[in-house]
Amino acid sequence: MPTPWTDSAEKVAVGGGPGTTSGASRTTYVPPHLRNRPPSSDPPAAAPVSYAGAAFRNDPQGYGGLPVGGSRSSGPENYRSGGGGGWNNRTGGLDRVREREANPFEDDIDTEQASEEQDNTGINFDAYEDIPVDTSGDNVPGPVNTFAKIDLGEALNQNIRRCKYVKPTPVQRHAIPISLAGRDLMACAQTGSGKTAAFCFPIISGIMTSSQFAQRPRAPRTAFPLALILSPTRELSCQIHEEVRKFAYQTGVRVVVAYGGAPINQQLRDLERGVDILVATPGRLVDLLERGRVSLQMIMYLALDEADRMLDMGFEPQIRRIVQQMDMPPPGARQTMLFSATFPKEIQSLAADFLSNYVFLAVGRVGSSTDLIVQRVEYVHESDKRSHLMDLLHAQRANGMDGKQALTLVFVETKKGADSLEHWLFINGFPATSIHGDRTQQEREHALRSFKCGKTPILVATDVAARGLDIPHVTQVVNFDLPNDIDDYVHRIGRTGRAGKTGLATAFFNENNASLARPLTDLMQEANQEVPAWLSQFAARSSYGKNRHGGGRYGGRDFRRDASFSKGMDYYGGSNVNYSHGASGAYGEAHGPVVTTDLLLSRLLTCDAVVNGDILELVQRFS
Ligand SMILES: Nc1ncnc2c1ncn2[C@@H]1O[C@H](COP(=O)(O)OP(=O)(O)OP(=O)(O)O)[C@@H](O)[C@H]1O
Repeated sequence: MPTPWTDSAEKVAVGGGPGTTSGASRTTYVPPHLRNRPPSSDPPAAAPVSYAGAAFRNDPQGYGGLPVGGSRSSGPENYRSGGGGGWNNRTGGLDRVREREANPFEDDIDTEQASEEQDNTGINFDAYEDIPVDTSGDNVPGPVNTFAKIDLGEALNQNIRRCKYVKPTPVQRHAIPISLAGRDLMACAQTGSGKTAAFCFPIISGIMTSSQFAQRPRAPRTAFPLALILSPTRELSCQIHEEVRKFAYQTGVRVVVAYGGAPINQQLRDLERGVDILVATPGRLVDLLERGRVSLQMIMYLALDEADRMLDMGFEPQIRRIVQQMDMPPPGARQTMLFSATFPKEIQSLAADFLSNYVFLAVGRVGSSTDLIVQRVEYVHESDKRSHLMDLLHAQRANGMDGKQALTLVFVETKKGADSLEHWLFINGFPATSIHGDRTQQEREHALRSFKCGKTPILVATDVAARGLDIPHVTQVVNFDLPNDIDDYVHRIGRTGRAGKTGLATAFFNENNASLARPLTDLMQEANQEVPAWLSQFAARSSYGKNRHGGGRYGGRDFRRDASFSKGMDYYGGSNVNYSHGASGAYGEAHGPVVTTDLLLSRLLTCDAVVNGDILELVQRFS
């Protein structure tokens, strides 16, 4: 998606093109009427008050760098001194960017009235108050309860207010201080609980106070982003880009998105104009890296959204190529943040390769938002699914939504199935559209827009829409075809019941889904949902169902605590369970012995004191 200032742009050095003496390396857009003028001497409109930034190990000037857990009260002089970086050198360019920067909140203002009418329930963040929070790692920085207590700087705080965020969600309360202290983070928090802002705020704040912000190597056609945010789908990348544009409005931090299926030339032009934060899908990024159009050597922050998906078999090779085989600084020299609502242990184990002395954070139960999503499972034969769906849709129409446009998202397993169901709904008088991998990017974006605005209030989708998409007013998710993996179910139903609102998730279950019975039952019980007796019977009958949430009361659990997963490394630093508004407690759980796969096998073969859970562990490892 092009950034609004990109039309008819031209590259000039930061500081104003002709007459620039700073030697700054960024490129930025200067509108035609301002070209050939001397640089402005105006101060930035919203100069930072007391940013401290992250404790970067690759911040040679020491801008904002603080010892882990240290106080964050450095004054402006901290970022004025040393190396000539920071705000002062880029004032002129910043002013110009601001002058031309389209207001990303404009759309919100246009639709504000409409959405207030639709949204009169308000955001009920009290629903998250009692959520249990579990952190582990060395010296975990404590949570904060208000944005005011987080030192993000005035410009960012103003954007937070523009977003109407009154207080941080639990994951934000915990994750933001951890990230601002410079720590790597693996964070697991419920769908719709504000993870995007949790990794974006520290990135933007850290970039603004970093010396690298103004000092970048310059190559005519190569972009040197300071932060990279990777996500698995094009639509999610676009959504994150839109969010970051809001959070970074008038900060001078430039955001570009690059994703497949869209013309690369426009994205190349956007990159040429300068980029601080690059939001990308892995495939398109690999393309850009191979063309030499992006270098990762200046990366200070790496964030993987939907990190477990990014590291599963489909994406892992591309992620390893991007993170380990190009020019990105290694763990420890960059700050890495991994976020998802689900984090299977085997993926955690893989992810540890990308992290350095990280904090693990689990907020709430996986798969539910304190019961905000009502989950229903109905037994429906394959041949009855369509008529059953029609009943649900009729009921939704009949119940009415007090004039509000209620949206229904229907998940199916195959692209062909999506096309066919969309067509069937359409000819039966239900305005529907669809999104799946066989549609062109233009068609996908059009479908999403048409769904969001309520023109076609039913969206039939494959898993391409399962993760991350934040669409207001999705009141119902229907799993017309259930997925094979319980984590996919968690993400799918998470398209409703977001940001403290309630939602309904209905699943059609039959014999074909028998393997899901047990994890589904477990998940529903964890979330205090009513489990039908017939489903419990299915669960009891079914063979071992893959329960990836094993061991944790809330689903997410640091794999380092399970010694058998520790790959021979003694790096578990302790744990701390508390409630979202509580303070950090003591650390120091005993380190467990390292149990290797070989040891597990030998115990099993010799029948020598098979430890409870070993067999389960082996099954998990080899399944
Ligand atoms: N502090 C806050 N106050 C009010 N609204 C918020 C706050 N933080 C985030 N939100 C809103 O909550 C919604 C969900 O946030 P977000 O999309 O980041 O969730 P998520 O945890 O990433 O979900 P998923 O796991 O599905 O990707 C968004 O509409 C966002 O604008």
